[in-house]
Amino acid sequence: MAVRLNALFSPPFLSCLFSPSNPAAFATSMRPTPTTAALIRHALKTTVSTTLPTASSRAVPLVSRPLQSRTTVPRVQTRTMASSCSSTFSSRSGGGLEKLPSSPIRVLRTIPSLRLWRRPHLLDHRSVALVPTMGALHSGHLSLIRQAAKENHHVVVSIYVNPAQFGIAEDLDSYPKTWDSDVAALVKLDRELADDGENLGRISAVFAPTTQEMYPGGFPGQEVDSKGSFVTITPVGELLEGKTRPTFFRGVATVCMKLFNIVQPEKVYFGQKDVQQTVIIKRLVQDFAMPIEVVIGKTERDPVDGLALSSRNVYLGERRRKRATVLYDALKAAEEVYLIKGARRREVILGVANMVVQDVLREEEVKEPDERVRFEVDYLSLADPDTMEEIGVVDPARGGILSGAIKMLPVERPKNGEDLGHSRGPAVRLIDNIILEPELVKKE
Ligand SMILES: Nc1ncnc2c1ncn2[C@@H]1O[C@H](COP(=O)(O)OP(=O)(O)OP(=O)(O)O)[C@@H](O)[C@H]1O
Ligand SMILES: CC(C)(CO)[C@@H](O)C(=O)[O-]
Ligand code: BAL
Repeated sequence: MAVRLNALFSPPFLSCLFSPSNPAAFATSMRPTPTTAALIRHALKTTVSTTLPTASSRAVPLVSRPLQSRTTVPRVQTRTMASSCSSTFSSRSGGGLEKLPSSPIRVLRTIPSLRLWRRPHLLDHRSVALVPTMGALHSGHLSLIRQAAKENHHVVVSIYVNPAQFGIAEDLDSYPKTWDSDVAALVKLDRELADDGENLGRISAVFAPTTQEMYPGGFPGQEVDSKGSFVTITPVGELLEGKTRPTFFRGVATVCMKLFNIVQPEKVYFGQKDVQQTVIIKRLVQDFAMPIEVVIGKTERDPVDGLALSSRNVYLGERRRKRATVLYDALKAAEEVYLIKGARRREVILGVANMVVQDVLREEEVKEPDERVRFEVDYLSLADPDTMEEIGVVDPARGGILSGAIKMLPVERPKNGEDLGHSRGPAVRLIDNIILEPELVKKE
């Protein structure tokens, strides 16, 4: 595995930012002892230089994209920690006590305000969890927050649509932004959490930064060859989702590294729905020695037909929504041959999934354009749970990950007044997965 980190923070500064696994030791280290004072003075003087990353080794996306559109001028920034920290404790800190309406939940929009909020919890040994989201909250997000509140004193929910993880031809501009209903959902959930004695904590803060705040050196751009400070986790980030979305995991790993550095959570919560993302985040935390536990929450599904909840489902509209379960149906059929028929070979397991998909494609093909649903299969995969590399046979001791992605194409000929979905129903990429659990190793 090759991991490329173009300088984010200098080591001395990192060591003062990350809480170690022993919070008491870290709390002590955060008191203004001569050692920490010296460290901070050193950090403020340290120059962070942003280097030119080499172009991605995989520059040929499967789907051709208009590379010339929205081209940003590559920038190389050199900043000193002193300059970024000097604004840290200025009026930009957003010291006001903005709260979500009728609730104790703080709204923090800047890094300094988050740090000011965070510090006493560190000193008081209160655990802080982070649930990163891009907003447009649904029950999948809420279940992660519930889980986080059970296990931690404070939950921070970040809401930030990170442009760096969207390809230039992807849906950044139309991505659903639903601040008011997100706020209502969080306030309602927080009241539930308060009434339920089972929880250690509640939602304490929403972190909702701007792009200027998250990319203080200037947003590096969304192109494959954008220059800037990026975290890349390869080869896993180049497989599957990374093949079709070559800048996706670079954007995710980079923004998560930033969020983790800003919030300094003890635990972070991610959904199983984005299984490759969970593998990337675990690698990020392990490879950069971050003292963070990664918790994976199960995929929440529509209770009726099992479609995985996803913010992008709002693009589907009624006609495509009915067919959107094809991927889950295919994966479930494949899981069944693994569990019930004991199949272990790739051709058998994925063969079944492929048959389900082909049947649906045939059914749709014969319909009229004002009735039918068109979709393309991006991939169906059977992969190793740690590396996401394709496997030929499932090792029962390790299990595997069945996953897939389909692209629901726009409705060909809409009926009069047909509900086409958010933004008039552009192409929507849906992903899903099922874990093939390892068999329990029999004891003698
Ligand atoms: N159905 C779900 N069940 C559990 N967790 C989920 C579900 N959907 C998303 N999550 C998790 O919520 C977190 C935030 O995801 P995000 O805000 O991108 O929502 P999303 O529904 O995955 O959006 P998108 O449609 O853009 O993929 C991620 O960790 C993601 O895996
Ligand atoms: C983790 C994440 C919030 C980073 O922007 C995003 O990829 C998501 O919502 O899954
Ligand atoms: N849930 C993953 C975020 C994305 O697709 O951009």
